[in-house]
Amino acid sequence: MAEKRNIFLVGPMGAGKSTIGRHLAQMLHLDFHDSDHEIEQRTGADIAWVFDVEGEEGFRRREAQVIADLSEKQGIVLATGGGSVQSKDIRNHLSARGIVVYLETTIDKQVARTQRDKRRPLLQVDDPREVLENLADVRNPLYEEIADVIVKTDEQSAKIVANQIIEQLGF
Ligand SMILES: Nc1ncnc2c1ncn2[C@@H]1O[C@H](COP(=O)(O)OP(=O)(O)O)[C@@H](O)[C@H]1O
Ligand SMILES: O=C(O)C1=C[C@@H](OP(=O)(O)O)[C@@H](O)[C@H](O)C1
Ligand SMILES: [Mg+2]
Repeated sequence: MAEKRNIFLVGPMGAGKSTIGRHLAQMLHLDFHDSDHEIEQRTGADIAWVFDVEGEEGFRRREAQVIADLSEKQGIVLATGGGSVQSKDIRNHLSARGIVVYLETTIDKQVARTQRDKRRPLLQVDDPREVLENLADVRNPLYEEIADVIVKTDEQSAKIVANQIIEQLGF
């Protein structure tokens, strides 16, 4: 890449942002960041703890700060959290400071990929599918609004999807 542009991955829980982002960064020799991981580093606690102690509101404040800070960097791949696009400030930061890639998948895949993982507080409910469907109604238009490219992640492995992103971006 001539200019060191950032690549921001957005999309719902279980789309593969964290996993595909790591592969993508490795392939492009860019630094990889994950907003959830950065929140955990800064607080010294896990995401579930932040939700428990500070509520979703506290988590969202931290998420906005972390994304504002990380998006100032150059030449990074950033995996955002699935809810980050609900903030207009965050959408503006992402659009202004890099290429936004929307990783799209099916609700079935989201359920399958997240069901054994206790680290997503919003999904620790009796019917996570219903939560994912309701979130999709609100968030999918926002992912679409800021996406420069949209890549499906339900049919191929994370590495292949990372390669497809590179092709689509023309790198
Ligand atoms: N393309 C893919 N194919 C199969 N499994 C995947 C794919 N992308 C991610 N996964 C798996 O799905 C789970 C959730 O992925 P993750 O990267 O944490 O998603 P996100 O960060 O978007 O919530 C992980 O166990 C990961 O290994
Ligand atoms: O969709 C959401 O609101 C959330 C998504 C999670 O990240 P992933 O999208 O990486 O799972 C994490 O930020 C938190 O549990 C809230
Ligand atoms: Mg993630």
